[in-house]
Amino acid sequence: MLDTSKAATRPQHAADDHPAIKPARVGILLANLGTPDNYDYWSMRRYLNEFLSDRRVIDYSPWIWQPLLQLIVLTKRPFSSGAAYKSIWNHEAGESPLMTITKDQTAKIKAAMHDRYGDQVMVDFCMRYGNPSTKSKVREMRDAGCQKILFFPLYPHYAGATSATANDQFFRAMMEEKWQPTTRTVEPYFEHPKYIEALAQSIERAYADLDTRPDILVCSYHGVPIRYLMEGDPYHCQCQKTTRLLKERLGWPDTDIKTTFQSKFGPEEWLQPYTVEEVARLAEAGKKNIAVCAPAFSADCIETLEEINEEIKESFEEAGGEHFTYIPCLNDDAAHIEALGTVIEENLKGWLD
Ligand SMILES: C=CC1=C(C)c2cc3[nH]c(cc4nc(cc5[nH]c(cc1n2)c(C)c5CCC(=O)O)C(CCC(=O)O)=C4C)c(C)c3C=C
Ligand SMILES: [Fe+2]
Ligand SMILES: [Fe+2]
Repeated sequence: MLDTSKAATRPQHAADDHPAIKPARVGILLANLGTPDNYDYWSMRRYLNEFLSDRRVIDYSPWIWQPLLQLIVLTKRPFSSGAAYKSIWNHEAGESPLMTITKDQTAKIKAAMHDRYGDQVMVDFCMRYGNPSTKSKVREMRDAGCQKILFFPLYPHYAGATSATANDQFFRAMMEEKWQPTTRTVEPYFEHPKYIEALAQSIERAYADLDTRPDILVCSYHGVPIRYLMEGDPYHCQCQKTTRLLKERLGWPDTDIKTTFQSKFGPEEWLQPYTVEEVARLAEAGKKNIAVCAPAFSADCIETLEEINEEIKESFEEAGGEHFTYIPCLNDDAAHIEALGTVIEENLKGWLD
């Protein structure tokens, strides 16, 4: 029987004891690796400690790895890496180039998404290690009324050490939310036609500015241990495919382009050929004019600006190389922002159309 008594019609909560419910929005959370707050010993140590304690990155047993990390790696590497960061630091902004570029990318993607979807979306970025943390940005989005979050690790290629650990951190943040938003993570975009197009255009632009055409273009990807590939990580295959698609788009023969891997860390064998050795072999084989690009990095960082453009360049020149051209990452290039915007739109289907 219908209960028409006063108690039954009274609202369950008076307005002042109920939390405000904001209009529902969709959050688009971009994520990159993270970077030290500064290049002094303690900032470097804090950053490297968090990064290199991640078992997605270094998968050894912590019983073996932590003593080595704390007592050996973290007593030396903060000095050498700190000096490398100092050489590329954005002193004006007081931050590393990865931070500046990620901010620029976010601002442009935000403008594009607001043009397309208006106030229904909120766009921001977070880092896997250091600041701004993934947890703090998930909380901000939640507080702003985001009932859905699209999480976008800014790596074209999937690797356990990058995309997966970024996603892990996102889900850890979700574990703390009382009202957990609905979520999606963006899949790798290493073969997306717009990403390949943006890469191709950046190479054509760089080649057009050179007096002499380079003998070969080296596509240098960040490496991972070979063991990770053998254990099922698809990163290697995705990198090879990007180079192939780029070559096809450019209409070049196999001899004009090659894939290499850089940034080896620790004693294990990593994906090969190693860029630092390959550029020396190329110089010795008579290829005196080379260009190097870094398609695995969505933004220039220590591994491109210092490692490629200083260390790897030096290796090439010491072996007799004459002209070394580093082609910058896609950063906040219009074609890159357009590619990332398209990937986002494709992943928002059914949420916002
Ligand atoms: C682009 C994809 C990346 C993969 C794959 C990757 C794997 C990986 N990295 C290390 C160790 C280090 N990487 C460092 C810096 C660094 N790595 C990436 C990207 C990938 N790493 C970026 C974008 C950056 C730059 C960050 C910046 O602030 O500019 C560093 C720190 C610098 C240094 O001390 O050399 C380390 C260490 C491992 C071990 C690994 C795979 C297992
Ligand atoms: Fe790395
Ligand atoms: Fe492969």
